[in-house]
Amino acid sequence: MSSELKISVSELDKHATPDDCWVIVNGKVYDLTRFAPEHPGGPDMIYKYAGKDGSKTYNEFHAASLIEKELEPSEKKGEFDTSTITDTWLEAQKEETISEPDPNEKPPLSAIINLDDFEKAFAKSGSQKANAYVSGASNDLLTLNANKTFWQRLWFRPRVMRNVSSVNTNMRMLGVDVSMPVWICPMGIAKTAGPEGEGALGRGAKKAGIVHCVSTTASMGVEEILESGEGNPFFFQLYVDKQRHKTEAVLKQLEGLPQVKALFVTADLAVVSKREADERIKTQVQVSVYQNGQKSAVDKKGGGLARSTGSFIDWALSWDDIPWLRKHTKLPILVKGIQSAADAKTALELGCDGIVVSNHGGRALDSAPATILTLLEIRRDCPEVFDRMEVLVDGGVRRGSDVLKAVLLGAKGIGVGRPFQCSVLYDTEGVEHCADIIRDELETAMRLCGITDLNAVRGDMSWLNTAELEQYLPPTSIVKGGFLSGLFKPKL
Ligand SMILES: Cc1cc2nc3c(=O)[nH]c(=O)nc-3n(C[C@H](O)[C@H](O)[C@H](O)COP(=O)(O)O)c2cc1C
Repeated sequence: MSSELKISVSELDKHATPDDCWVIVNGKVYDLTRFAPEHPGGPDMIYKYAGKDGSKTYNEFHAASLIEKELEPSEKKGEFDTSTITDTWLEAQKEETISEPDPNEKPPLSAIINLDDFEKAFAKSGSQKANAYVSGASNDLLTLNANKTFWQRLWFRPRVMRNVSSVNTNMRMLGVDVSMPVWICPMGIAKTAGPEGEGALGRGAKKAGIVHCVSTTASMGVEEILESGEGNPFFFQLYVDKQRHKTEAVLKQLEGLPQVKALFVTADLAVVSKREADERIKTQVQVSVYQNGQKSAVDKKGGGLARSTGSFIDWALSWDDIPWLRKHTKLPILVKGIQSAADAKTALELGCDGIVVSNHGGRALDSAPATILTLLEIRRDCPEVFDRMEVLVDGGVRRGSDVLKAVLLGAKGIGVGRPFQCSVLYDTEGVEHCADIIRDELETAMRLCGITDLNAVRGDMSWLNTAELEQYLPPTSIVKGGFLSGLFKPKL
């Protein structure tokens, strides 16, 4: 773009029709006449901004750099000359935008005092579609709800008089020193939550001294996200593409990005599940995955954003592919989405560096066990897994005390998803605030429990009363050579 060329309001007015359609995006003027008919969200979305500023809607759904990539140099017209703005032009900008949150509805950040508050604020002030995408889960939401409520059925066994004047939450996770063992889960298209998108997550994680795991289906390029958390370590979540060469290209790209410290290969979503809230809202606003250009779409099943952007995921992925992955990356490999002790053990036997006990936040198989139950099952049936590889967990973690419980069960890292995605509504400050709340609650729980150092107690279940949860564990082990309960012995 010829940066010296300034485009005035009167010049814009001459190009304000579908046949000659100039639009301002982030201070620059683009000629979208050729592109509009190809816009998979439909040309009308673009025509409504002919001669106007479309930045707000654009930024809600696309990475800043995308438009520069899509257009020819001759279509990049110049900089918008803000000194030429007139009252009439400003008045014309007030037309409907797609999903602008109502600022009167958005509570101030100071009113957000726990993680649920972030989700409530987002439900009120985020776009309806984004809220359906983020808060939603599979079918009847059984696993979504179980994830949360089962953390509440694990009880502490506190001790007193232990001088808790200072507490240490620092830990080392996958070779990375973190200020607390909390990581931000990979979540797709974060720009639906706020214009800063994954940038806010990267910056917020850096400020909080924690790690953000970048999703394959992020709305921004991985390099741009890493820049946002300059110098801070990241993890990368991989969905294996049906076109394997595309995945190999991603792994090659990661090789040149030393900020990325581990690869989380998602295994629990061979197909995208039925998420009804997401399906019911059929928006024409189109969203795209930066990495592979996958676009959202509406069809006879509904408007499922997750479904349409996730159709590239390879359902043929199997344990036999671990050597293939190993050949293409030197990063530690973790399998994300472990839901049984048997699979935890298989991951160990195949030389994986770790596992993430997860059910995708209830967004994969509905009626899959709450993740805390899987963690307990692994403790019972193959406890060696915790000593020989890194065990991470996510799903329904909403309190600092949940983080403490997971550490006492042996987890090295605890992922938090939706609350962080919703905190993007408040940009970087929101993400930092979300981490601060978890830290504060974690430290308080440690002090009240009589624990001063997380490292010293990791895996020490004497601090926990698991009795209420044990009744929900599968009565038999399916780990080869593992424990078989007397309760339900198979009939011979
Ligand atoms: C909006 C959203 C998008 C997600 N996208 C991905 C993804 O791209 N890859 C992935 O492995 N998991 C994805 N997940 C699952 C999370 O990584 C994580 O497992 C889950 O959100 C944890 O549960 P929680 O939200 O209850 O904390 C997504 C979850 C949400 C809420």
